[in-house]
Formats: sequence, C-alpha cells, structure tokens
Amino acid sequence: MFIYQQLYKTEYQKQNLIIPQILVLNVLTVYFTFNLVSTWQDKMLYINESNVKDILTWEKTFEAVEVAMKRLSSGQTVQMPRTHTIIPGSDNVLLTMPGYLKDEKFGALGCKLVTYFPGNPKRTEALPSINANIMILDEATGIMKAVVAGTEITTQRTSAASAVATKYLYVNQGKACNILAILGTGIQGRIHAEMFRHFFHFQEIRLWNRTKEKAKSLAEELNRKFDTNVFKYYENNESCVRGADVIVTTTASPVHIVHYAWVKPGAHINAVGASRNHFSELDEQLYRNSDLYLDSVETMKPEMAGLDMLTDSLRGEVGAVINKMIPSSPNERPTIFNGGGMAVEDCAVGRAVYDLYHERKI
Ligand SMILES: NC(=O)C1=CN([C@@H]2O[C@H](COP(=O)(O)OP(=O)(O)OC[C@H]3O[C@@H](n4cnc5c(N)ncnc54)[C@H](OP(=O)(O)O)[C@@H]3O)[C@@H](O)[C@H]2O)C=CC1
Ligand SMILES: O=C(O)C1=NCCCC1
Repeated sequence: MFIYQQLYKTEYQKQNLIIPQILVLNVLTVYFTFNLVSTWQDKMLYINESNVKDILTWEKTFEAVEVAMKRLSSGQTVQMPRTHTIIPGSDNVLLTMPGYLKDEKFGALGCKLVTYFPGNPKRTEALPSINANIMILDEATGIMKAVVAGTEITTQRTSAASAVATKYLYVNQGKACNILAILGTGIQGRIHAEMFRHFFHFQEIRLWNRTKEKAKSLAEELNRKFDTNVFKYYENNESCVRGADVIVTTTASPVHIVHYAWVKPGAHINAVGASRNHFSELDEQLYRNSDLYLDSVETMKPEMAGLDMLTDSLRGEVGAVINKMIPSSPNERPTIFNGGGMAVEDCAVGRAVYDLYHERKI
C-alpha cells in the first residue's frame, strides 16, 4: 500500500512519507521480535515436584547417575565447581551448580539452583532443608527449555550415587550384603534405607540418628510399609556400625560419627553428609586406612578439606572404576565413597524427567 501510494506522490511528498514508513517498520520489527521471544518463553516448561515424583523411577535415576559418572571420568562432561552464597550470620546457603553432559540419552546443558537451610525441618510447618530447581537449556541456542523441580531429583540422585558406588566398589567384588548401617535418618537417611533395600536386599538395615526418636519411628514406619522386620533401630552409633557390611552416613554432623576401630575389614562406606566440608563424619584414621573414591576429584578438591593429605588413600573416581580405567579394591581395606553431589548428575536426571514428561504428555 505504501509503495502504491508513492507512485502518485511528488518528490516532496515522498520524502515526507519516508519517516512514517520507517516508524511503521520499526513497530513491526519490535512486534514480531517480541512475539518470537514470547513463543520461546511460552515453550519453557515448569515440571513441578508432583510431576517428578509421578514419572521418575529409582531405576531411571540409577541409570542416569551411572551414565553421568562414566561420562565424567571419560572427559565427556564440563562441570564447574559450584558456588556457595552463604547468608551472613547463618548456616543458610545458596549453591549454583552448572554442568554439561554429552550423551544421546541423558545429555543436557543445565544448572541447578539449590538451597540448604538446615533449620527448615524444625520450622512450625516443617520443610525440607534442601530445595532445588534445575534449568535445562537448549544445546543449540542456549535458550531455556524447562525448569525441572529439583528437590526430589536431588534426594534420589544422591542416594543413587551411593548405590552405584556400592555396586561397583563392593557388590561386584562378591562381598556380602547382610548388614547395612545408616547413620542419620533425615531425608537422605530415609531414601538410602528404602533404595538400598530395593536394590541390594540386605537382611538387616540398622538406623541411628542424633535425635533417637526419629530413628525409632522411621524403623517402625518402614517395617510397617514393607511388612518386614529388617529395619532395626539403634540407640548408639558405635553398636550400629560394628559388624556392618555397608555403612552410610547422612548427617550434617561437624564431628566424627564413625571411627576406624569400629569398621569391619573390607566394609564399604558411603559418606554423604555435607557439613562445613565433606570430610567430617568419618575419622582421619578411617580415611588414612581406606581406599577412597570420589564422584569427581576436580569438583571435590575445593570442598573437601584435607583431601590433599590423602594422596595415599585416594584411588580416583567411581566413574573410572565403571569404565575399567582403574581397578576397584579387592582387599581388606575398607572402601569409602565420598559423594559430593554433581551438577552432571542433575543434568542427566533432569533430562530423563524432561523426556519422560513429553513421552507421557502430562
Ligand atoms: N552429597 C550430596 O550430594 C548431598 C549431601 N547432602 C547432605 O546430606 C546431609 C543430610 O541431608 P538431608 O537428609 O537432606 O537433611 P535433613 O535435614 O533431612 O537431615 C539432617 C540429618 O543430619 C542430622 N544432624 C544434623 N546436625 C547434626 C549434628 N550436629 N550431629 C549429628 N547429626 C546431625 C539430623 O539429625 P536430627 O534429626 O537429630 O536433627 C538429620 O539426621 C546434609 O549434610 C546435606 O548437606 C544432601 C544432599 C546431597
Ligand atoms: O549436590 C547437592 O545438590 C548438594 N550437595 C551438598 C549439600 C547441598 C546440596
């Protein structure tokens, strides 16, 4: 229409029409750009905690974490050390965990935002101490595809990391799975108790907690839930640990709760708890006299105080054992898996949830 009009205008009139035309073009450009952006934004999903709980199975989480560990140790991931934003005068912290994982099935570019507010469970209306969300970004454009609620994922993938480590460092060595001891019965203690029963069929699962009543009621609750009596409440951490084949520590304890003298030769320990550092639940003698495996040596270096003094114990990454790049420990020294928690595990499980969500068209 503007072109048609111009044919019949004088030069003067034509000149005067250029400005309104440019204005119209600008308005149109802004309009289309905005619409394109809102189309991208509209495509960004939020997959909430209920959706995650509905679609994510322990088998899928286990598989995703196993792949993440393997890929990390074969150099197919990028994982930045996480940042800690500590709120002054408190133990409350916001962590950012960016990562990239190359894998057909579980690959993703993502970043987890996770808060650890240890006072949350004691609020009048109890809340989890850990709350998370995982951003999943398009690998070709960098545009955010989805935010996946990450609290259940963090719970499951942390326990799955212990389960993967237990499989490769202990079970695959042909060692017995009679007694499991779990120290700490918060969210991690509970999921470890249920997931390890599911994957490994222990005959006795011992539970100890600083607040004793919680361990007692969890043992009762789980025995009822599974119509069994494998879950046993222990009042004392030493007797809980003595004689156990596999030990899991899931507390924020800044002081040692497991001592070398109590640990059975050849036992396997998963140390999950993260107090001020990832090094406080087990005593130094235990670290020095065990074979130590990490999820990521690079990521744990800045967080695990004292790691540089443990070169004689440090064997490497669980992923390297899975990839058969290093052997596991078939000897009588205990094995320790110190899992710090990895961004690439969150990417892998986040991607799995994203795909499952679309398959099921929730
Ligand atoms: N490595 C990883 O990837 C991850 C590590 N974590 C870490 O695991 C730990 C447990 O997390 P989660 O279960 O979600 O948290 P919860 O808040 O649900 O449970 C905390 C547990 O720690 C115990 N605890 C706290 N302070 C002390 C103390 N001073 N001495 C002994 N026990 C103590 C609590 O006992 P009580 O009931 O008596 O208070 C409870 O058993 C935390 O340290 C957390 O940071 C969590 C997620 C991922
Ligand atoms: O990996 C994680 O996620 C966390 N690790 C340490 C404690 C907070 C959450």
